[in-house]
Amino acid sequence: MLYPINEIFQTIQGEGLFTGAPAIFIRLQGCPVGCPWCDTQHTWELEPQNKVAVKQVINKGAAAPTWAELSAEQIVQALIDAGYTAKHIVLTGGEPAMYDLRPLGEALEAAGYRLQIETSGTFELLLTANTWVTVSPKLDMPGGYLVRPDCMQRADEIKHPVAMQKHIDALDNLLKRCPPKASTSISLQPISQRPRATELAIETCIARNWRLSVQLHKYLAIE
Ligand SMILES: C[S@@+](CC[C@H](N)C(=O)[O-])C[C@H]1O[C@@H](n2cnc3c(N)ncnc32)[C@H](O)[C@@H]1O
Ligand SMILES: Nc1nc2[nH]cc(C(=O)O)c2c(=O)[nH]1
Ligand code: SF4
Ligand SMILES: [Mg+2]
Repeated sequence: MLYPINEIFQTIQGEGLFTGAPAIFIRLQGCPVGCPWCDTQHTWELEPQNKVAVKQVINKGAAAPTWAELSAEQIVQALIDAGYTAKHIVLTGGEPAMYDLRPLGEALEAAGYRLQIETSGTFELLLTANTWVTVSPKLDMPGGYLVRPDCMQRADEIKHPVAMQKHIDALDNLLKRCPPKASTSISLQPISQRPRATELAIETCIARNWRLSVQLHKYLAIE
């Protein structure tokens, strides 16, 4: 099984419950969901003319629509060759759940890593049992994909992007339609560090006893 990889790099997890943890990010190419404010619009299309050599996606350092095709074994070897020290891996994208991530997860876990996925909850999750699942639900996006009840049930963490009250209302409706496990953490993440979005997220988190997730890496100007 080959995976289309936009980039692999090591940094500090900037979002959600693992904020602050050193982490290796594996960013898969391709996403049809179409969030207008998406941070990674360069990962949406899998264009054949943007296919590059493996070494060009390791520590790439800049946003680009280029991608390389790697097997699970090549990915494990790339992490070793890069000399990364983190043991926490974040599978993101793009939409990583478009792909069967079980062979990759098994190879990474056998090599001593633990896994987290960042996903929109719009594709069936094909993951190892131990993978930490962060669902960032995408409601009413242009691609027309629906958040799946099975993803909401599997979520260890729900991290909802918000800018306006209507986004909180939409999350309330989703939580009614697709209730998560009692142990699932719920957080609000302000969209693009907008001041009004941040104020709304803070107020709502305090009122609901939810967590706040700021994108720490943006405040620190790191990857
Ligand atoms: C780029 S997405 C990739 C993974 C997956 N497609 C998803 O949406 O969860 C990773 C995380 O970044 C969040 N995100 C993307 N653009 C953002 C923005 N402009 N402001 C805040 N969060 C954003 C997403 O909601 C998601 O939690
Ligand atoms: N530092 C850092 N933390 C992140 N957490 C989730 C990210 C993502 O793009 O999925 C991300 C990212 O791109 N950088
Ligand atoms: S689902 Fe994720 S990668 Fe896809 S457009 Fe939305 S935020 Fe971006
Ligand atoms: Mg990001």
